[in-house]
Amino acid sequence: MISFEESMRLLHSLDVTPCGVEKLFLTQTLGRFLAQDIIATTNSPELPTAAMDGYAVRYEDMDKKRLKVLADNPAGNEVTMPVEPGFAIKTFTGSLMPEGADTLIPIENVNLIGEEIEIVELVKKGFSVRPVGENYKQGETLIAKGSRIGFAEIGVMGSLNIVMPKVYQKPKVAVLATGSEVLEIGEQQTNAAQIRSSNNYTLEALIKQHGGECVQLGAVKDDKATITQNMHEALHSADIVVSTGGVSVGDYDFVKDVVRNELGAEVVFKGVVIKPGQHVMIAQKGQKFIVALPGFAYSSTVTFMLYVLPLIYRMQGSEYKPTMVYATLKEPFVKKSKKTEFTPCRILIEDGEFFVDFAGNREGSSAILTNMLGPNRALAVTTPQEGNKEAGERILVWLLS
Ligand SMILES: Nc1nc2c(c(=O)[nH]1)N[C@H]1C(S)=C(S)[C@@H](COP(=O)(O)OP(=O)(O)OC[C@H]3O[C@@H](n4cnc5c(N)ncnc54)[C@H](O)[C@@H]3O)O[C@H]1N2
Ligand code: MOO
Repeated sequence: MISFEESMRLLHSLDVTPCGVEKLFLTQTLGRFLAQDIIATTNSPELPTAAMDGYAVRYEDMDKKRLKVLADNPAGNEVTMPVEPGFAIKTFTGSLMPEGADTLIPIENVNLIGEEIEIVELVKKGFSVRPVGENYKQGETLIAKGSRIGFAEIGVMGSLNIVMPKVYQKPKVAVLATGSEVLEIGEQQTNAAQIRSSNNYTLEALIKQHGGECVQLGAVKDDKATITQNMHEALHSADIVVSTGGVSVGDYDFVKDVVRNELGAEVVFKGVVIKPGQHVMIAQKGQKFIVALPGFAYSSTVTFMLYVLPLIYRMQGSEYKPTMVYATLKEPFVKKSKKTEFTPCRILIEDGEFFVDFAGNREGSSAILTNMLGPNRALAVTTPQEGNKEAGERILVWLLS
């Protein structure tokens, strides 16, 4: 078994080929990863622009107290008339500032008397004028290649008239649950030893949540030939093949042998000093990866996040960066092993500080997935050297939401 740090080092040293690139209509790119830098082709705004409704004036005319209003300058209007000394042009939020004017006096600061304004409250030079390039300057890289596209990225690309951004194609991740006791949803139960699968559904959800496309293979029995055939076919249709179950030491744990001996894959590592998930195995075949996760529901979920998410992100030209914070324990923490441990917990924010407790946690085996239900879920991460901790001590926490 290797240490957690060594497993991460090996994972990050893998040569991961990014997926191909495609162009999609702007709003279809939500959640995808950019395959191009987004560079401002113009200044924004391109010309000085009014930020309020009011009167465009020359600052040096402010002391004249009364100015004649020359014209109206609504937004969208290409203003041609300049503001001459002693005059004002009525100008609205979003209108270009007329030539000659450098300051905008808001409507609230003047009295309109016939065709003149009387300035009742002075403003500073340049007031309410958005300068050229206030938003961004021509040539600036606004969004880097590899960024995940969210609402702000969509809006900024819209403002740049980018109709079809280039994004990475979704990595295809095949999911296969193994276990003769495992039933898929909807499948008829025929004996009491059977259990419903959760793993392949949890993993499909995680794949989709992180930008991948799931090739759902369902559940298969602990049969070497069936597992071999499924994994073999999955290697043709997917970039990453993920299995659950069959990696520990039982007589029917065939997955590890299939990966090693039947698929002809090169094992990167098998076994890590972590809890849960110590039997996890990663192998590579050409540019494809096989990640064999333990069967327990909590183990397969945590190990998927640790070892598969980084591959999914790298295939989309990005990097998986878990959000880690230090939080203060509200209650004692009991270290269960001399491994790197991932303990489900709840994060609380009180007066701007992070706290953590284990409220509602069920105690038991790595089969318990319900400890990850609900909002504010997180994982406390402790090293093999760390022991029990008292309430009030700090602990490293991986935020999941
Ligand atoms: N003698 C030993 N026994 C076990 C060891 C060990 O080192 N020596 N390790 C334990 C640990 S730790 C883990 S983790 C598991 C991992 O075993 P496998 O990956 O071979 O998984 P299975 O035995 O196939 O299943 C484990 C457990 O999970 C349930 N399961 C399986 N598939 C699903 C699914 N799709 N959805 C929900 N639950 C699933 C299965 O019924 C088993 O209860 O081995 C320990 N044993
Ligand atoms: O290594 Mo297992 O996943 O702890 O229960």
